[in-house]
Amino acid sequence: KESRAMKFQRQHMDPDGHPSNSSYCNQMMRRRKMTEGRCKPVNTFVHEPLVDVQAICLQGNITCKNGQPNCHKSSSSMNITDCRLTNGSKYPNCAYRTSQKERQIIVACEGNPYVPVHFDASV
Ligand SMILES: Nc1ncnc2c1ncn2[C@@H]1O[C@H](C(=O)NS(=O)(=O)C[C@H]2[C@@H](O)[C@H](n3ccc(=O)[nH]c3=O)O[C@@H]2CO)[C@@H](O)[C@H]1O
Repeated sequence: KESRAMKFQRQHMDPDGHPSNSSYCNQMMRRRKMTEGRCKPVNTFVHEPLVDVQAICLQGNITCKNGQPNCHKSSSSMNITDCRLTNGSKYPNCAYRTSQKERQIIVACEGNPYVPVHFDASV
């Protein structure tokens, strides 16, 4: 069974990648298995080293969107790509808009070791 930490990495980590073109999201959402059964509406990939994203868990606690207190915000902005389902998209042909951004990211951390398990938002 896939751990929550590994699920976070599958869904959100792409340290060496970068959206060279508009099909980055269409390819990556399939490759990382987020278009099976349904098209995941929104997903962010982070183009930073895993250790830098794991270090976010050492930042001060902030409240997550779901009210839990185990979220943390990156101290600096990070290179990310937002993938957002387009209006005309029809399962199983999940069509995404690819947007590259520099944002601080907010993740939820859990467990021992205390690592990212959920992507909450970018700001
Ligand atoms: N505090 C917590 N502590 C621990 N665990 C927590 C906590 N909170 C949730 N989980 C868990 O995480 C799991 C999960 O998949 N949550 S999810 O909200 O659907 C993820 C969002 C995110 O993937 C994506 N998104 C969204 C915005 C954006 O900019 N970029 C972007 O990628 O969209 C998704 C839907 O918004 C679920 O098992 C839930 O129980």
